[in-house]
Amino acid sequence: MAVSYGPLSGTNCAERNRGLPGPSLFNNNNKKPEREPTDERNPPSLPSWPIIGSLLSLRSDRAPHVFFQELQEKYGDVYSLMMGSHNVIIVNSHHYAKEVLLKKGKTFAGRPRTVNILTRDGKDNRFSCSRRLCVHRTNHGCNGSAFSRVPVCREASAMCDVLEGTQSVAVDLAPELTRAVTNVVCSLCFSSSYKRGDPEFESMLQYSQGIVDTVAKDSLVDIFPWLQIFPNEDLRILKECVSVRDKLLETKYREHKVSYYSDSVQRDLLDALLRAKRSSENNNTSTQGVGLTDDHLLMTVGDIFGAGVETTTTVLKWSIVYLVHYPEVGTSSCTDMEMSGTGRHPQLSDRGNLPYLAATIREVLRIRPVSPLLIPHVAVADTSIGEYAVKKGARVIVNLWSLHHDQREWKNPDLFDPGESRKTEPGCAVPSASYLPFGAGVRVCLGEALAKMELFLFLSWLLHRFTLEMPAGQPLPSLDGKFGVVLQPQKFKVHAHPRPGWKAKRGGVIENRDSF
Ligand code: HEM
Repeated sequence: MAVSYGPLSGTNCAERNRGLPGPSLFNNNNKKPEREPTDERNPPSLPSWPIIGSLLSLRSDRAPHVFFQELQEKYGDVYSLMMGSHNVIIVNSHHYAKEVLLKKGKTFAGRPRTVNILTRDGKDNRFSCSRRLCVHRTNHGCNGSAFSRVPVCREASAMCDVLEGTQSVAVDLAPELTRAVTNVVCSLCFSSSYKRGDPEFESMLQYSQGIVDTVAKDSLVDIFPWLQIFPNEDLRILKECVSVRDKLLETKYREHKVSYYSDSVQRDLLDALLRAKRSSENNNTSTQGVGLTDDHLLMTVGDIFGAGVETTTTVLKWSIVYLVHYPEVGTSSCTDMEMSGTGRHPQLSDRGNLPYLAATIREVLRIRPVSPLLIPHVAVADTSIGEYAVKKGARVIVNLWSLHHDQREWKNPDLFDPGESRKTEPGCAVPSASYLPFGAGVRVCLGEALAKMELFLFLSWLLHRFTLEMPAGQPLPSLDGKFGVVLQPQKFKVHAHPRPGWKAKRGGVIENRDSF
């Protein structure tokens, strides 16, 4: 079940249907001077009708982020539409995006129902923003610490060993990448990593895939909430997957609670959360906000799991797609590695010595943002975006695709170019302000540091050990993404040829493993 998008049409009757005040130039008593025409008027709006909202104007065979970018030409950087009964505001430029995410981040920190269906009882059971950030970032977090580096290197090594065993037969790398990334998250959350074929691990992989496959399709229920009362196969599968996840999380949680005995030993994220819960109970800080319940803790781990696997795996897949399209990019990264003298495997400390690989990762995150519409935000109070009024409850979609392909901000935005044209100015971390692959502000990705570390280590290990090539006679993988929860590349197979000289160095590398 999917929403279809179609040709542009007609003029605006949405404001009338929404019952929003029109752009009246006068105040109530007519005594005060006219308001400025730019003073908080409603954003330009697509036509809409009762019940179906703007659906008729949204039929298109293009993916929503591409279609929303096309609408920008007609309606401007900020416009609104109706999805069923919901007022949705689409933001297409970094100027307005930063107002939503940074300047008014707290006001736009709400999330819609579909995001919340992934919680145990469909309510937003998680911490308030500040509380969650506090727990994640200060106590343990998904940061790029030595703690996280160890499982990443271990998984990169195991993945490369599996690829070496393929004997240059073309393989779909997706399952191995997913396994590797899932194991990193499992290690961080539960201190467990799994062997291939472990039934618990397989069910964990399955439920993650099930959630990714169905959440995208479930979007229609989000638009028309009354559809929930009808039998809905996708919703059934989604609920089943969520319940498998809940059982796994509960088991892990029980095990940790039993074995958790000391505040001084912190093995993983669950330990850190348990410690935060205990300390909030001891200090009775629950009176200052929402207390930490078992559900909060479980859902926080669920969030990390749900958000941390598919995203990172997808960026790795896109990186490989672009590496086989542009083999010279892989060669330049390898030349950097050779120049920096890494006879051993790359380590995190090599990041500064491999600027071309870092630029390649940045460019992949720009050209194919994994979350091209971010996650929808909801205004928790009446507010504004630029000169436009925004009512409490409005959903705000930041079209990252528009930001990352904005002709005003990027030279040849549709061209993959990790080289000169994307070079950063001295003192600048990114080549343009119109670049937010991890979002920004209170709802910024909690795993940004971990994700960047994983991308660097997995890719540098792969490129260090293998040359990636398409099987002879096969077309290059498509650069068109499949839009869903994340923007996925289509399936493809590659040959992973061991690089000449790798085997000769192997003995030294095995010795080095302990130093991860
Ligand atoms: C390359 C990989 C990743 C990318 C590109 C990415 C990107 C994003 C984006 C764009 C958002 C939404 C921001 C918004 O709605 O304003 C997000 C949210 C989130 N990400 Fe990531 N992410 C990645 C990896 C991870 C990892 C590894 C974790 C954790 C282990 C993680 C945890 C989260 C969480 C918990 C949220 C929700 C934040 C909130 O709602 O407050 N992400 N991510």
